[in-house]
Amino acid sequence: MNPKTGNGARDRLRIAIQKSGRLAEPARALLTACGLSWRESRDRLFCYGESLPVDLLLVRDDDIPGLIRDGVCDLGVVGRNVLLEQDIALKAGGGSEAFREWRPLGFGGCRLAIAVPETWAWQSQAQLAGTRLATSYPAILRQWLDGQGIAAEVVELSGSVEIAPRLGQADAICDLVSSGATLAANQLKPVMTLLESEAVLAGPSSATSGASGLDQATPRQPAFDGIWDDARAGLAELLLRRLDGVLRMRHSKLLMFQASREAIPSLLPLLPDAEAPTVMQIDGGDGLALQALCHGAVTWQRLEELKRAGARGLLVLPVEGMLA
Ligand SMILES: Nc1ncnc2c1ncn2[C@@H]1O[C@H](COP(=O)(O)OP(=O)(O)OP(=O)(O)O)[C@@H](O)[C@H]1O
Ligand SMILES: O=P(O)(O)OC[C@H]1O[C@H](OP(=O)(O)OP(=O)(O)O)[C@H](O)[C@@H]1O
Ligand SMILES: [Mg+2]
Repeated sequence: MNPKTGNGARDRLRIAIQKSGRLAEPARALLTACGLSWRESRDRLFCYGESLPVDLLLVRDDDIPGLIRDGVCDLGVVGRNVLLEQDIALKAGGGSEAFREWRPLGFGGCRLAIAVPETWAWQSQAQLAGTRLATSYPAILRQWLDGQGIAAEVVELSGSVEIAPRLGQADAICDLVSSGATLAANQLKPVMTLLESEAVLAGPSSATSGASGLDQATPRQPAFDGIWDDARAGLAELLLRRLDGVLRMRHSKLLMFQASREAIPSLLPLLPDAEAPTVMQIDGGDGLALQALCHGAVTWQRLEELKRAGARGLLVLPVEGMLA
């Protein structure tokens, strides 16, 4: 099936997300923050978009790149690790279609790392030559080994990779690491990072991109016209714009306070991450009311410093989105 047309022209956008697992809840929360809402099917596999014609398909995360490639889904929320693995495997098999990573989404952070037994005196990657490495990411690992000129055997396992050295199936491993607790519990230590990963919004690459490797879209690029020539292009553009607003504001806070005019020179240096504050005159006297959108952390310590510098009635408000 042609990924550019999928199942023929469609007037609804279909997004694949993980049904259950680490990315399921944050993916739904993010799309909800973009103003999407759904009616769920009884089997909980399909969610019909109500606020916008944007439907969800709930699936295993490994299936998401294939659903995009086959045009069954238009976009997907999936770990970069899964997307890159399938992208490399597809190209190694002679496929020319690459996926495009439209946006990094800021959750599901982890890294794909090589880990060796704690007893190894690690000096350099040359020590991996002649070893057996267990992994669920054979394509990424093979590409990295080839790139480094290291001849090693790749042992593909679908899970419980960390136990492979103890079972004698491998000498070392290549797997996802977050806190490092699983490695430590298996007497392994990380020695090389192959990939920094997080959840991404994935889609088919545009016909005109011509890029090699996992193609990463730059924000604000007119995006989907070369991919779909029906309503999906406009819907995806709208979604991206909302997503950018939500992602940009995710860690931002609106700070509101009052202060006297004389205090302003001492207060402004305490707001280096803020956009130009809105300043309003309070009736009579020299009192001012200020609103500042802060993009950095607004900690208690910072609020106390502002108070010492003359801010009164400090209020910190969450920001749900912004349309520039
Ligand atoms: N320890 C971790 N910390 C943070 N993110 C992780 C961690 N492990 C995995 N991830 C990210 O979350 C994604 C999904 O992980 P999860 O364990 O839910 O997948 P799964 O078991 O393959 O689920 P599925 O049943 O959908 O196949 C991974 O592909 C990766 O991008
Ligand atoms: O560094 P840590 O914080 O310990 O996280 C790393 C572990 O998390 C993931 O496994 P998960 O817990 O999802 O189990 P599974 O993939 O084996 O089902 C990953 O496959 C690692 O085993
Ligand atoms: Mg999976």
